[in-house]
Amino acid sequence: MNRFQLNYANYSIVVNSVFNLSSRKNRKGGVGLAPQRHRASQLSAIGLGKSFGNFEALRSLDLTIAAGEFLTLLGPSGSGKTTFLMALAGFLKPSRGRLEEDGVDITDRPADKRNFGMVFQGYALFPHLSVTDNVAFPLKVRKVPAAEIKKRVGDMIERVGLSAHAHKRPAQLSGGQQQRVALARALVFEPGVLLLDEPFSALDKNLREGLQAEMKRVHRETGTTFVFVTHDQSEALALSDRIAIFNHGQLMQAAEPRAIYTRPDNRFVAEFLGRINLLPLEGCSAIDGRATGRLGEATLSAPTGAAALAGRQSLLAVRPEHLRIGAAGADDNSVAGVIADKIFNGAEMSLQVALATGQRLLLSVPDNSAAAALAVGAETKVCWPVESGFILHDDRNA
Ligand SMILES: Nc1ncnc2c1ncn2[C@@H]1O[C@H](COP(=O)(O)OP(=O)(O)OP(=O)(O)O)[C@@H](O)[C@H]1O
Repeated sequence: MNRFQLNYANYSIVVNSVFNLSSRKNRKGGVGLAPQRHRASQLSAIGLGKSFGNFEALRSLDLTIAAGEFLTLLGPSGSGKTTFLMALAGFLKPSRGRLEEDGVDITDRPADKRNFGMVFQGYALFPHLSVTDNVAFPLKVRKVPAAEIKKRVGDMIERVGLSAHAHKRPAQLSGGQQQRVALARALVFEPGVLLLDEPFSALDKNLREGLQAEMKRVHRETGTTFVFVTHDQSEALALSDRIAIFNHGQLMQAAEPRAIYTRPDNRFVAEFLGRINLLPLEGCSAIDGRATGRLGEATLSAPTGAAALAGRQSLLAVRPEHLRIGAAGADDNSVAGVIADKIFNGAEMSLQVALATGQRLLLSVPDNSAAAALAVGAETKVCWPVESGFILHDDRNA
């Protein structure tokens, strides 16, 4: 975020852009009490790309963000999340492709003409203004009548749980409270879209969790389209309607949290989100939506899903929580191995089981289970329901 971090020299420019000062008046038709739900925009990126010299920070990206959706951008450092967000905001001009808001081309519309709110990490509040005056700022410069400002600011401050602190200045607030002020200030003018770039990354875990819940509630209440950048997988899984996973400037998959976790499209997504076992299958063939192949002595199956078997190495993917120690049931896969390692994680025990073929399987089992009591070196069988696995291709070098 450093490149975009704000300083006072360019602050007024950014403030103008962020608060959309020169744009339309209240889209709801002006004066009146603030509605609970805001008007939300749909955004579409069509073949959107951004290069810095020869470096492609964003490769032709196609993604539609539905009106009112909570979309999270997740990916490793340098994968293009902030670049995409800044292109949405209008702070970066795309090198290729276009952007549409509700079907209208906004690719060349400057940031200050887009009706988007923004919350950044360390996004400076006006230090000399109270919470109330900070939140009122975007409405004052839009010349919203004083009575309406009072009502809307009061509502928004209450919505973020800061009524008792309304008179304080930013320096008298905690980091979490300051971010709530930033959230209130970015939403008070009812933007069609709210863009958030790692707003909680400087905060400790407990504060983060409190703010996540708060943000989710504010999203539900306002109905605004949220586009949220984070590094934090659990934050992404907990908050999002959909998660878009980036790698090397490419959109790897965009799907609901459960779908992206249980049925990732590719190896990158499978390994990036949570922990996963990947077993190479030999002589793989598919019948009736089920692939079957060999791993050493064992014959293993999994639903093929969308994966076609032709060509590349097929991998059987299965999450650690689906594996168990013991005898196989009727529709289970089973492999033999030796307990190689045990790690106590609090609520659960992580076991590593070494297979004769050289792979290691990772399992998580309840700490009070018989499996958790097995000694390192013990021979055992690991099994899992065929339906809990899935097939991926080895696309690591693709
Ligand atoms: N102005 C610029 N000039 C040159 N390269 C840039 C510029 N802005 C971004 N990049 C490069 O583009 C790539 C994507 O950067 P971006 O900030 O979008 O990644 P990110 O996914 O947001 O990373 P992080 O999670 O670390 O913030 C990086 O390799 C970065 O170095």
